[in-house]
Amino acid sequence: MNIIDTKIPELLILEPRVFEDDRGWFMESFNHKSFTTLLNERGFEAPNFVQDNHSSSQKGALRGLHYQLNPFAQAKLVRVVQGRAWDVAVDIRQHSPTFGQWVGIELTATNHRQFWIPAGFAHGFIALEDNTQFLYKTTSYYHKESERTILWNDDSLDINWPVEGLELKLTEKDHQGATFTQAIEIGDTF
Ligand SMILES: Cc1cn([C@H]2C[C@H](O)[C@@H](COP(=O)(O)OP(=O)(O)O[C@H]3O[C@@H](C)C(=O)[C@@H](O)[C@H]3O)O2)c(=O)[nH]c1=O
Repeated sequence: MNIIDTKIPELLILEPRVFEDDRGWFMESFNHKSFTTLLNERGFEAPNFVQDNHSSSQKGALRGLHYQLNPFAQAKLVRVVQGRAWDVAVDIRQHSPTFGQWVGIELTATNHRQFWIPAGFAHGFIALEDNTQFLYKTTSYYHKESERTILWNDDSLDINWPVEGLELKLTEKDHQGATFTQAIEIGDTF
């Protein structure tokens, strides 16, 4: 597996080894031991995943920026198995040197990339193709009351979403997300 560091040390891009042959290809999409080792080697604690999620999105569907508050905060290991998505994680840990910064990467069915997003980050993505299948593991169960949304296009975050030419599709909840400043003021950060 190839690991790519990002400008935020806790956010990692994983590229599993893909074995190709006449039949197609094979890869280990998750291996507890190697995942634990790679996080421990970087001084991070290994997670315990409890839930697997799968969503299907039409082109232009934008989900986020979502997170759950403690004690239900979730770390996520995300990937795309069909189609293409642009995925973003925003550091909302108040005492972090990268507080308010974000990392965005393209996840596709063919680049097999996975994005490791620890707790303390808000997360969102936009589907760049119809029928984009998005899979992710989480370290905490879904807890509706703890769920929060920050506005995807918050001015102060200045996220460079690749939205040109796309007809955006958002839920009412996501249209009405809090600004980053509001989230900080009401204590909905980490
Ligand atoms: C996330 C989630 C939703 N649901 C239900 C609630 C709701 O009726 C329906 C759709 O929920 P949402 O609109 O919140 O789904 P969605 O917008 O896809 O939410 C997800 O967005 C991405 C960006 C994330 O990071 C995830 O953690 C999650 O928040 O599914 C569950 O039952 N369990 C879950 O874990």
